[in-house]
Amino acid sequence: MYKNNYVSVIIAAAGMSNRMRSSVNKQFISIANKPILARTLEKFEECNYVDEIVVVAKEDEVDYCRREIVKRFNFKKVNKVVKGGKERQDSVYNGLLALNERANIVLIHDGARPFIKIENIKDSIEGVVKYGACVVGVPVKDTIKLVEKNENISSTPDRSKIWAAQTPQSFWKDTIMEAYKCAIEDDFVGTDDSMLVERLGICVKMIMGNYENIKITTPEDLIVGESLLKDKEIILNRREFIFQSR
Ligand SMILES: Nc1ccn([C@@H]2O[C@H](COP(=O)(O)OP(=O)(O)OP(=O)(O)O)[C@@H](O)[C@H]2O)c(=O)n1
Ligand SMILES: C[C@](O)(CO)[C@H](O)COP(=O)(O)O
Repeated sequence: MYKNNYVSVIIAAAGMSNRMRSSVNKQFISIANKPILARTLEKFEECNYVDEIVVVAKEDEVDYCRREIVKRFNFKKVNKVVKGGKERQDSVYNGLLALNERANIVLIHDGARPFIKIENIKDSIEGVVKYGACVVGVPVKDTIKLVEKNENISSTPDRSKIWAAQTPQSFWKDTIMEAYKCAIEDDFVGTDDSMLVERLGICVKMIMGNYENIKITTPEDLIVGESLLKDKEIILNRREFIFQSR
């Protein structure tokens, strides 16, 4: 509960994991001995502003998810596990339809982003109250090129204006419901939730996230994930050693 609001979180975990090239849904793969989806859920479970969590899983994985993730790890805030759809957008819409009727703030998060920090979740909830809608992201580090089909570079946008959008993406429930209904009516498919709100002319604020909040997408990301967890202590110790020897 945050300032008398009812905060619901939709965790989208119903993708195909094609780019992971694994026979198992990537969210059920373990990083440092814990399934990715359990790592994602524990962050929202631990955040005291969050009231409920709705997980969206593939139709044939709903039971497995209830048993092997929600029950096994004893997640108390997960009210429902519902089935997803063809696109991420279809899955999130199913999640929206399953929310508690008291929900008025909605956070949408990828099940495949287990390194979200609780402070970013809190910032997102506070961001809805302050701005109405917000997305966690980070300024890009590389120079970005727009490239045509023939691989010619057509332009180099001003990097200082480019951020990589992550999740959570957070909204008043009425706003995101309207945005989803309009997108369905117009047959519009976006690659994130914010796009559906932006196209209605509603301002969405970008809020600073962290570079660790990667989306586990390809096999290399599992190695990065393992090292993010395992090497944290080593890196901290090394930093201390460098400072001490100065
Ligand atoms: N129909 C879909 C597609 C995606 N997702 C979820 O949305 C998040 C972001 O999608 P992505 O990482 O692209 O996952 P996949 O769609 O599974 O990946 P791929 O494109 O490689 O198949 C993931 O947590 C994924 O499970 C979903 O719930 N329903
Ligand atoms: C929502 C998202 O994670 C923001 O970066 C991303 O757009 C999901 O896209 P994908 O096409 O499912 O990888």
